[in-house]
Amino acid sequence: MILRRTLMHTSTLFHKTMTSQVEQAKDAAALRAVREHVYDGCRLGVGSGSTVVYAVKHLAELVTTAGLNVTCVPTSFQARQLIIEHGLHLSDLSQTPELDVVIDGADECDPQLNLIKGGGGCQLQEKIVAACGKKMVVIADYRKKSQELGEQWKKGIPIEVVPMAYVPVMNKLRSYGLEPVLRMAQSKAGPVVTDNSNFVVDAKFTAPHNWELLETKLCRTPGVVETGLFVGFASVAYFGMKDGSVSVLHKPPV
Ligand SMILES: O=C(CO)[C@H](O)[C@H](O)COP(=O)(O)O
Repeated sequence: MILRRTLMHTSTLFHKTMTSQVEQAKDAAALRAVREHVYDGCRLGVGSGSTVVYAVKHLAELVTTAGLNVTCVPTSFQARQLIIEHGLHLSDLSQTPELDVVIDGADECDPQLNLIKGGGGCQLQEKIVAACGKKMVVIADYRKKSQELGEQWKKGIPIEVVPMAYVPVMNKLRSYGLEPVLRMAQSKAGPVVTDNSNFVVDAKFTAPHNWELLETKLCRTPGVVETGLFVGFASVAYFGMKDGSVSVLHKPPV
């Protein structure tokens, strides 16, 4: 009994330490990116996910302390709420169609800065906003940094699909050698429904691909609205590391 309790205590402690290490890493990456890329007059795309929460917190502090004028365009309902909650200047792409910087998280990032995004199901708006930015800055913790996509993120490529087309799209994905899984909701019966009322299919892959070709093929599949493969979008990535440092990766010259 005592041994069991001790083991449980040790495992809880280990879990807590790991969690705080990951959260500190997200915070460090977000802080560095905000400090280095946000400036007075900046039109900023605000990404989605848990790392972006830290970025918005640091952004709000910077805006207040340095008196900066920053216009924020959200990539999701979550991002919009964060901008409002922090009293930041909210805009949208119809009023602010050109952005200077977009700061967003990623589920995985390779050395060429190819990304898998959409773990939070926001890939469509995230890609639209990223495409409006002069520069996309990625913020992530050390678990997201990899040599090859698929090495760290095992859930596959999030693909946003028109609901009535999900079965034929999944069949097509199988014919491309992918293993599609319809993403199911956690606190609702049935599938996840995105901010744009679509479904998300996570397409698992076993071997590395030519990401650009795969992305083109996926986007040409009728019923596919957008994918979480971001090829050629990111300019720089900040990874918070286990030791508290931040590792910075720039897009290699082509
Ligand atoms: O693409 C995303 C949401 O669609 C997120 O940016 C991605 O999932 C990373 O999230 P987190 O910062 O919570 O790890």
